[in-house]
Amino acid sequence: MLCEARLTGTAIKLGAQDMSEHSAGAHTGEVSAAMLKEFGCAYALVGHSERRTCHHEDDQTIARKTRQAIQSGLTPILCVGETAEQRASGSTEEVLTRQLRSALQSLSPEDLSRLVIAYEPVWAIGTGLTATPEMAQQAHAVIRESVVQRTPILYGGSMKPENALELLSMPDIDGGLIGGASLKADDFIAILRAGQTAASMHQ
Ligand SMILES: O=C(CO)COP(=O)(O)O
Repeated sequence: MLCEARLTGTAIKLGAQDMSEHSAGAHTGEVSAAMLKEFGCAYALVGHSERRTCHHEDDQTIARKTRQAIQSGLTPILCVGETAEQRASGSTEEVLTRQLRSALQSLSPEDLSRLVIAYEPVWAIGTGLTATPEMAQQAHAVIRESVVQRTPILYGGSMKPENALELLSMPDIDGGLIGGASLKADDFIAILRAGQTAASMHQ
């Protein structure tokens, strides 16, 4: 509530790192979309790789969460991405397509316009390794084929001031999902500036 009050009148929106697949009921410890909305959230991450790996969330659970978020009026930020092994074996495109198809298959074209996708190669999250702009662009172009044209597609995975402009200048990279660098105000502001520069170049 305090956070919501602080953000009122600014361009900053509040988001959660996860949400329950259940709208209500006896699910002790779960945080529902309705509860997040009560706290002023506009967005919720769904299917972050750490949820997929550490909490064993499968594609079906992530599909239910995505639908639940949209039905509740939250914008889901659906995270997809391949592991190092999947990239090495040449299955990146297949993994992305499977993750997207499963999460999006029951959504209407209108629902698809109330969604954000984040491409996060698992091997780049928190590791300091970043996808090259070309690699990221290639993955974003694959993702673009599964969504509607205006769906924002963010890149996440060690985005930092040194690589933000190059990544954000790519035609299908619409923004960033920033972890580590968001904890350092100067770095985060530098990334925001890179975003502004990239946006002005796209116009
Ligand atoms: O997964 C991420 C944010 O949720 C990305 O984290 P890093 O920017 O630290 O790699």
